[in-house]
Amino acid sequence: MSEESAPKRRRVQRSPSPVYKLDNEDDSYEPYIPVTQRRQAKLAKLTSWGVDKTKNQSPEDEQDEREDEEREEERRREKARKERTLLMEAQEVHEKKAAEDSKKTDVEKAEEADAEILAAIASRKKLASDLELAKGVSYTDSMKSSWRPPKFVRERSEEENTRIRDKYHILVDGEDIPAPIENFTDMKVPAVLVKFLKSKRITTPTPIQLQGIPTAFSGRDMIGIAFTGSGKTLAFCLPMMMFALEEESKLPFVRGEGPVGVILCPSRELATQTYENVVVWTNALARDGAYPQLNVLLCIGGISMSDQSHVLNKGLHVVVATPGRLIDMLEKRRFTFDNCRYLCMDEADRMVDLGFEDDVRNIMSYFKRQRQTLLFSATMPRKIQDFAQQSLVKPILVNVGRAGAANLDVLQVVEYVKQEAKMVYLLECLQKTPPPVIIFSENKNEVDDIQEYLLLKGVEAVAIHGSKSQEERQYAIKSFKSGAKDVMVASGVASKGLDFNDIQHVIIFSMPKEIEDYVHQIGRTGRSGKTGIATTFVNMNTPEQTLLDLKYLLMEAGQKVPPFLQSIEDPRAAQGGSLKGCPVCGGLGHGISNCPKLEDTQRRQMASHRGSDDRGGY
Ligand SMILES: Nc1ncnc2c1ncn2[C@@H]1O[C@H](COP(=O)(O)OP(=O)(O)OP(=O)(O)O)[C@@H](O)[C@H]1O
Repeated sequence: MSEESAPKRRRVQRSPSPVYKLDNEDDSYEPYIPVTQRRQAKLAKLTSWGVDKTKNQSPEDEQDEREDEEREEERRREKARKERTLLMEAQEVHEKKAAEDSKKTDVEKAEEADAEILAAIASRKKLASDLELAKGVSYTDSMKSSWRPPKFVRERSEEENTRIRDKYHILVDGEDIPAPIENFTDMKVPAVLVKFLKSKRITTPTPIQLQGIPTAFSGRDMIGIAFTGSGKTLAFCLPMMMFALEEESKLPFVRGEGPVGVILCPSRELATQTYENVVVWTNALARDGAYPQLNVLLCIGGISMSDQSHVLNKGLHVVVATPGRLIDMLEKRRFTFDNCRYLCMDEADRMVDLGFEDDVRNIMSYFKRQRQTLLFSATMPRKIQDFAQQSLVKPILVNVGRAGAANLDVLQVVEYVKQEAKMVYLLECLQKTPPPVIIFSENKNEVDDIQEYLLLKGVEAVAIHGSKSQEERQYAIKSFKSGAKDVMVASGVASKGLDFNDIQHVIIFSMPKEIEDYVHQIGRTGRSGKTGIATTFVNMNTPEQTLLDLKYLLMEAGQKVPPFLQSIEDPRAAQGGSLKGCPVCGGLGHGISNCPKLEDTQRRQMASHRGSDDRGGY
């Protein structure tokens, strides 16, 4: 700082320091006055009397003075001794701390630094409505449910429950965890639905279903984490349908009433798919009049709501929505959440993640009373889990495998392909399996280029990305799902949650920066117990950190690690210690301090402030 710019310092008027008297102090105590001061005082006194001290000093005075000087000298020595001792003690403390610090591995030090960053970014408002936050409303008991497990399950010992969970690699956390149930009939799922599911080859519950469904049936808030294609959709839709049926049976809904439950999805495509599933299942329940017909509303941007006025004109049981359009409908009071008791967020890490967080809180503010909240995803980094835990009521965490781990039914192949060779090699790669095949690219222009190239080469390909119109996106999904088109080229949009029939091969043309996105993309194959292949192109444009995340993911899944990935060293590995996943994105190859997602998250947060109808529609 230059002298001119330096702020002028002001003299501070200090009040005199207080004088403290110790209890054991003698009243006759006279403060010590240094000899020089005393000598000067004496001299001043003498001079004021017109006496020259040096001339008229008596031998007694001289003796006094010598003694004073000796005492003064002794005091100085004592003071110096004390200072030396203090210095040595301080040095000892410092050396001790340095020794302790040196015992900590670099990994431990990095972990400490990570914890500090995590604490700084985790200080967010909990996930509740503004009214609840303002009034300090916080619920302590879970929602009530009339559902009871069968007697034999209620009487089962905790050891037996643990044995069942261990058998399916289910990890649970929370208070009073409901027992797992190994078949749909014992869960008291209506026989018509069990029969229908069987016709779709859904005969026994998957691990997330056998623990998740009884948990949700019991009214408990939960976080459900299980790998891609493991049947999470049924796990959170089934309880919602049962609660809606119960309400409808008690007192049929009339126009303006409902919904009982809402499912939030981060993309229109995923919401549409979930809606279609719920419609199929509710129709199966109502077949032959076994149960009342439930009314389901799809509430997403890009479609005309007047098309669904027939649903809105009746009582409404269930809403499947993206956040932007849902807020719009709630603001316009097309329906209310006055009686809504069930809120589920699919791909919840995206929903809760910055960017959608304010929308979610806004949606929460429309609830008039406590609701049961469920969060589901295949990837759920610790940051989101911690945040969610404090926002739910006595939540139960159901975890099948590590959050963010790849589906083991996917054979992962990673190939080094130079940028300029990718297109040509893509054609070769397409020969590996019969269709259908999905090709992912992170870049919209690249998606269009790939589709164009494939069309030129005579491959029946459709494309989907965020800049396509709603009709184009719907056409792409429909024609690919029906088998009319062999290949779908997609940006990240289509990766999360979309369930296409029997995808044989996923080709990742450009590796996403965030390993979570990779996990979701390869997860479009190898679903519901079938196997599939994922081929990923990497080259020198792929950031080393992403490659490291990929290397660890392959190792975790017991996949072949190609030599060029093997040769990438982890700077943290040399420091020893166990390597934990990044708490922000779940990547195994880096810590929070160099997480690519933190940066992206901030970008998304800014984008969300722009606000549009497409909020939540990606
Ligand atoms: N119990 C079951 N047995 C066999 N198949 C099932 C079962 N439950 C669901 N499925 C089927 O598995 C497929 C994948 O289910 P779903 O889409 O719910 O997976 P997911 O866990 O939500 O995956 P993602 O994380 O990718 O969204 C669907 O086609 C579904 O019909």
